[in-house]
Amino acid sequence: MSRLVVVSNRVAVPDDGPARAGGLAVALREALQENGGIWFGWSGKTAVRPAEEPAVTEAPPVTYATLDLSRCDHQEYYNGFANRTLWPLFHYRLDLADFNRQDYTGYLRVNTHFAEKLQPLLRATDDIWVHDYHLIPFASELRRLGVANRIGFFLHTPFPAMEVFLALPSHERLARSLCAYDVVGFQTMNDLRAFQDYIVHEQGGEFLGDNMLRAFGRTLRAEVYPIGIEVEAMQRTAAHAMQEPAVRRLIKHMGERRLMIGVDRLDYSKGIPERFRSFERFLEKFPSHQGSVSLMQIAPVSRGEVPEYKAIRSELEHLAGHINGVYGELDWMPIRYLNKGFPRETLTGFYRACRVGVVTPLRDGMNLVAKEYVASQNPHEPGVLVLSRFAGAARELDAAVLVNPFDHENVADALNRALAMSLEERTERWEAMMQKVHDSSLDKWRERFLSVLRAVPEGGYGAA
Ligand SMILES: O=P(O)(O)OC[C@H]1O[C@H](O[C@H]2O[C@H](CO)[C@@H](O)[C@H](O)[C@H]2O)[C@H](O)[C@@H](O)[C@@H]1O
Ligand SMILES: O=c1ccn([C@@H]2O[C@H](COP(=O)(O)OP(=O)(O)O)[C@@H](O)[C@H]2O)c(=O)[nH]1
Repeated sequence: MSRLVVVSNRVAVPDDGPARAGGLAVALREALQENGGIWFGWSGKTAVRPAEEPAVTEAPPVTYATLDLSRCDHQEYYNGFANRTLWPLFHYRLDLADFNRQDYTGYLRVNTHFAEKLQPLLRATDDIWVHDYHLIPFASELRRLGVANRIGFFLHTPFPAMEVFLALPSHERLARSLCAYDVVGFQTMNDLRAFQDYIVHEQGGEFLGDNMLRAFGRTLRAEVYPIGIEVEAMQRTAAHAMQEPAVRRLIKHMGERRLMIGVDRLDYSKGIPERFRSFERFLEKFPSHQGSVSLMQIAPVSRGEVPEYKAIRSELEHLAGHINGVYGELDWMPIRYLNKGFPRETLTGFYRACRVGVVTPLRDGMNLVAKEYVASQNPHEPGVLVLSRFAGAARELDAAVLVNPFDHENVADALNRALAMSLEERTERWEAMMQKVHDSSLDKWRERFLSVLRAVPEGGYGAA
């Protein structure tokens, strides 16, 4: 079978240690190990004068090849166009999107540079799998260099409704770039429909049926591949994680009290301020829970150089301080807000120890935390997942208590309902969700995508 080449902004180089070896990294590494291959992308580092050639780590049969970014490239490509233009736009935050032409130029420059550095490493028979919004123009850059290989793309974020995408000054160029791939994968039907809508109604493309599209002189397959987690591994870890020192400390501290848990990168798309306000409303509306229920929010800092991320950090510090000041007692704090990350092994224990998982993003591509919370539960005493209808995960986990995160009253009621839920109902919902989590495990996601990519005829689906 042909070799696989994975291209992503972040690369999980083995030497970087276990902290990075998350589910996605493990799944991609396994795919690379099957037939050998290359994992190519940013090193995660900036340098004053970055080396011209990629740094290569050999871990046979996998080669890791990474490039440093200059400060300017990092600013314009990663902090700028990827995370101040595309990220807010794709998460329906037009109010936060910054349409800076210089950042856009930097984004294209890095994509061109990366493509030029990968091209000499490629063989004619390699299958190439590119990931996420940082690298949308990557295939068109490779095509420009004469690369005719099969190239697939998976978008981990939502794809926005046509009217929102149209606000992007470079929408046409990016859409054209997406059509340079042979297979484009989305998390949900919603995302796929939005893309098809744009291609057909704005670009005069043609829907050929069977998920095939023709646009910009090319034919491609665009489909839904919901990403998942390593279910069995997570279940095993969760059962043992209750003995982890951090988890034991938490359980000891809780005593008879009950905990709700939120775990998110510190990102405005995750709806954490709205969650805190909903929790405040819950305490106000159901005062019997005061003194006996707390919300533990784990929120490691993310993209900390981007101004909007700095702003949300101070907003949350203020809110948590306010709620704890108003409702807190000498021996009870309503919100435990931790600005640090934990290894996934510890998180599984936290998930299992917490009666309610609160996953309320305003918009999210998938949200793996929702699936991890479900998989970590004790089958004999499962907790309840309160899930935003705007997370991709809600499409599959419709047995969760679904909420509108903008509606504090709705979320407050849902939290109360989750605490009062009978064991019978909790078990019924949990079993239904576990079935879905199994159906879209990380292995299945990867195998589905790669089998479709590998079935693309040599030379692609043909020109229009
Ligand atoms: O690389 P960072 O800037 O530190 O950000 C971390 C990742 O965040 C985003 O994750 C998305 O992918 C998840 C898995 O498919 C999905 O569940 C979630 O809804 C998405 O937000 C981003 O898309 C990744 O590229 C980042 O590496
Ligand atoms: O302290 C933390 C917080 C989060 N995560 C992991 O980070 C991932 C977050 O993925 P998700 O899809 O929920 O959101 P993203 O951050 O990718 O937007 C999940 O696998 C979490 O277990 C972690 O390992 N430690």
